[in-house]
Amino acid sequence: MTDAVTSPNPAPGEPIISIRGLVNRFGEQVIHDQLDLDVKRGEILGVVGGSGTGKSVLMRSIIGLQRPAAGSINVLGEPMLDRDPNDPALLAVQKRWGILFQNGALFSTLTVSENVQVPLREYYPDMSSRLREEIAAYKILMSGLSADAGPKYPSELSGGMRKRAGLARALALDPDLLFLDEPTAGLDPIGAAAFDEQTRELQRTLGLTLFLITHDLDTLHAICDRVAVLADRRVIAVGTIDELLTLDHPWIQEYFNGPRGRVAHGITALADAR
Ligand SMILES: Nc1ncnc2c1ncn2[C@@H]1O[C@H](COP(=O)(O)OP(=O)(O)OP(=O)(O)O)[C@@H](O)[C@H]1O
Repeated sequence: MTDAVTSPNPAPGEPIISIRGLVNRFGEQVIHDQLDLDVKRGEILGVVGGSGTGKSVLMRSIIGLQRPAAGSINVLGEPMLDRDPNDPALLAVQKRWGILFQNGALFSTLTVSENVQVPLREYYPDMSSRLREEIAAYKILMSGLSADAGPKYPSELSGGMRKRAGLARALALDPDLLFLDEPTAGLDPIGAAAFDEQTRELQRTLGLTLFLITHDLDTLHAICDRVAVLADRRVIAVGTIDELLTLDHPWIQEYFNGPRGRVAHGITALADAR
């Protein structure tokens, strides 16, 4: 696919997402206060934090669905805030990301294939229907669904299949950057592990950068290169799980060193030893 507008690229070594001094509030409620975060190119960054700490609001701020009160957000070297929504440079960045929302956010009246074709129709209105269908079929297979999922409607799919259909749509435009909001929530442990594996495989083969919100300790251990912890209205720490474990913040200790955290850590250590 050729871009009408030259796709921006951050300078080598520059983060793919860079957030500084972010402030978000709803009325009197301050969600983020002077939040800073960098996401490095090619990494899977897990984003964790207690319920209501503003993980989804952070993701929505980056992708332009939430207007922050202050701060700056750069994606792929391009400032994202206070821009004309039709600015071609902004659209060029948006074309390079894919998003999997928590509930899949599929259009219920469209088939899986038609759902995957939505971004193609939007960004490539002149593309032939045949090419659109071929690309959708390819993305459906890449997401781990079988070809016969294409003509099905979301209501005919299991929860895990709906997530994969959402993933196929997120991959439609060959993104560099994927946003995943709690991709394994609601999946059984086997389905969640399979989804993690698929995510890792896609990240490796396509060289993607992932911003991944999760509560799932197994996902963090299995596939995340670094983890950013949201608490006290900021990102209080970013690092590998081993690095985070050296910090004595009470939430970090309770989360990673609590009974469930220790089990997840033990399983990873066992798998590494094999
Ligand atoms: N549109 C909105 N209007 C008012 N308050 C909002 C809005 N969106 C989010 N909030 C509030 O912002 C806070 C952070 O919400 P957010 O959904 O980002 O939390 P989260 O960390 O993703 O939580 P969870 O882990 O439970 O999904 C919550 O208190 C929520 O009620």
